[in-house]
Amino acid sequence: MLVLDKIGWQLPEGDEILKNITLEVPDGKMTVVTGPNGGGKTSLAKIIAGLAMPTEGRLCLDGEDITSWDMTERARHGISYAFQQPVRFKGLTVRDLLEIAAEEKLGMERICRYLGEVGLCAEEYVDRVVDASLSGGEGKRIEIATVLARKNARIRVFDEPEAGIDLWSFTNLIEVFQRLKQQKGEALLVISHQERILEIADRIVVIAGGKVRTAGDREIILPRLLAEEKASRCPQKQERSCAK
Ligand SMILES: Nc1ncnc2c1ncn2[C@@H]1O[C@H](COP(=O)(O)OP(=O)(O)OP(=O)(O)O)[C@@H](O)[C@H]1O
Repeated sequence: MLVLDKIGWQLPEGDEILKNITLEVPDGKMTVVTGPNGGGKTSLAKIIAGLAMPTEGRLCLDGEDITSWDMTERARHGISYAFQQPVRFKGLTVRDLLEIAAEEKLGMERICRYLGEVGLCAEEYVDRVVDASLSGGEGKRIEIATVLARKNARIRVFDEPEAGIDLWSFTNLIEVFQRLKQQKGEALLVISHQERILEIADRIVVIAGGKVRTAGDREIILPRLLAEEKASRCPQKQERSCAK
């Protein structure tokens, strides 16, 4: 289990991006982090992956304090992160990235499995260079596939996996998450605004203004969120759309 204990992140210029975040990300469950744009979700993911270092608080993985570990050390210990906006690597192929994640040479069967999970044909993509020639959705799907290929994952973090991927791949991804969340000794953390992803969460955490606004079991949190969303819809807009 990953535990975030009173995490704060303040920029050198003084802006406090995250404030006093205390959170548990349990194994064998899917935790979905949601909340308004600019609330701090990606910042939180970066703190977990070691891409940013907290200025307050600590992170513990299975009771071990990992706060000072850098990104490479965390990756080595199974913390795997799929970026909101995937990074491009000139010269590296899809196969290279998958093999780096899996930490071994991969046969076509496994490459096919990982790429198939995100709706890509392995034969077509395995030798493609992961550069700007890939479309946004292709890049995103390859990024997700590398997290699926990760060897000895302890926690897999997906930042807005739904962004830019088509409906077929999205439906597949929902199935992948449903499978992943049952894996023993592994935690799944997904940042998302998507109702279909929220619907399969075990736990939901709402981050707004850099703080945890609410957290708990999906059965309790999701109906509240949906009711709030409905209540916040602009009445004028509703009238206009009804008047047609
Ligand atoms: N390195 C940085 N320098 C300055 N501001 C930053 C930095 N990183 C994050 N922020 C600011 O912190 C706030 C939280 O950003 P973050 O990307 O974590 O939000 P988010 O909840 O993931 O948003 P979205 O839903 O739009 O992806 C935003 O106002 C963002 O502009």
